[in-house]
Amino acid sequence: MARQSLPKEKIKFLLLEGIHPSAVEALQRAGYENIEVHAKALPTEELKAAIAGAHFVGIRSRTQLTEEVFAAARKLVAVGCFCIGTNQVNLEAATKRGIAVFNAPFSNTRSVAELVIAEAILLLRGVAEKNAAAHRGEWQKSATGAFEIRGKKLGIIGYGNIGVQLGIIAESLGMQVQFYDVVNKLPLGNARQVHSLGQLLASSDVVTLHVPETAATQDMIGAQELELMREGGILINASRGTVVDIDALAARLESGHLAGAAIDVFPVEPRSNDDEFVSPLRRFDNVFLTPHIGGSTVEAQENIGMEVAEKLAKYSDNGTTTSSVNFPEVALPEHAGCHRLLHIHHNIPGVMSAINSVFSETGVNVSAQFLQTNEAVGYVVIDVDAEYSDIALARLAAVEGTIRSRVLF
Ligand SMILES: NC(=O)C1=CN([C@@H]2O[C@H](COP(=O)(O)OP(=O)(O)OC[C@H]3O[C@@H](n4cnc5c(N)ncnc54)[C@H](O)[C@@H]3O)[C@@H](O)[C@H]2O)C=CC1
Ligand SMILES: O=C(O)CCC(=O)C(=O)O
Repeated sequence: MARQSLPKEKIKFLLLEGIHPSAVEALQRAGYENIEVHAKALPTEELKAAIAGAHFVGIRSRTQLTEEVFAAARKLVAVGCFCIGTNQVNLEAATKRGIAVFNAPFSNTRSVAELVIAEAILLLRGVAEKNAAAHRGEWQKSATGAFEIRGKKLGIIGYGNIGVQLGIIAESLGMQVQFYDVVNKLPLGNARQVHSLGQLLASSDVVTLHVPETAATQDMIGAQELELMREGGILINASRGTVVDIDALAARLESGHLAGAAIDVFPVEPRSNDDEFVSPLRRFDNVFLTPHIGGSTVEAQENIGMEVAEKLAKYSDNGTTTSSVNFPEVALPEHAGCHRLLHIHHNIPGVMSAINSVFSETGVNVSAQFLQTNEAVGYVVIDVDAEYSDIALARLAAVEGTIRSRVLF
């Protein structure tokens, strides 16, 4: 499908889930004014209706961009996840339609790490239950079961951006840090990689999860794994709600085996602040239950708003895909004085030679060409003289294997 360049005022951005106003400011700075903002996630049918007219959509972790939603998103060019996780987006459905997906891979890592450290300290001191008791009028002054964080062993599952940052802060507080990751990672500071999940669980005082939502991390912590944890151990999950079997955790807390837990993410989360939060963990005083706020700080949200909005604007303006999660990454220069053709295709043999033939056969002069591929997709950007872009675009759109082609003026 060939697409002509649209004037900026006709390019519509749909921003959902209370994305920070810095996103709107960044888009306006880039010259975009057609921006529809919603404070909440939309129910599926409303989402389908709203996304039908949007060229760009911005979401956080709540909105599910499924095959059904993408099928309704006829004009959609790119998705901005104003967060780290992209599990809420059906990336295959986006890619096969030539829709680029962006996220903010670093902007809230520090916020998550700080929350986890705070929770670890408070849980080791029994503050969650002492606080709940005090609210009921009970006075629980006691040192029993209250420990310093210094010298305790922190077991990090998933030593990525958050895990690494957390490890550094934990060491500065005197913790011993060990981690488990499916990939061999360079340990920072004195951290140590252990190569079995069971070993990590059995030898850590505090276990904290920082893995993405994948098939492999689904119920990664269930009854068996919880049984391996130390008596008096603490479990923290600020990754995704699918990673911990909540019923198994409730059973383990009921038995008194664990001293406490802090859970920020849940298998089913309320759609908005107006909806009830339902969880079998609500009855435990020694569990911090937070409403998926690991990354919800003013600093993080402001930075994320700016970062992702700028990525969307840049992709719209000149085709740059730097840090896209599903597209080959190309950082492109400006294209003043010429038209820029964008060709997104299945990465299969023969497409590039067919594209090159378009130019050799038509005699259209190419002033610059950029190509990048990943396993699934090839992304070619070709700058041509303005007068030839119509003909070249039409021919490019007809190349077998084309997913989408566009021209930017
Ligand atoms: N609660 C909140 O508000 C937030 C939650 N998150 C969640 O935290 C997750 C982690 O974030 P980052 O550290 O930035 O991601 P990252 O991609 O930098 O690190 C993830 C790490 O997990 C490892 N991993 C993947 N599968 C694994 C498995 N099966 N077993 C062990 N290790 C595995 C990876 O190799 C990688 O080192 C995100 O995917 C997101 O779901 C992120 C930000 C805020
Ligand atoms: O702040 C949000 O809405 C989601 C944060 C999160 O889970 C992420 O960044 O992956």
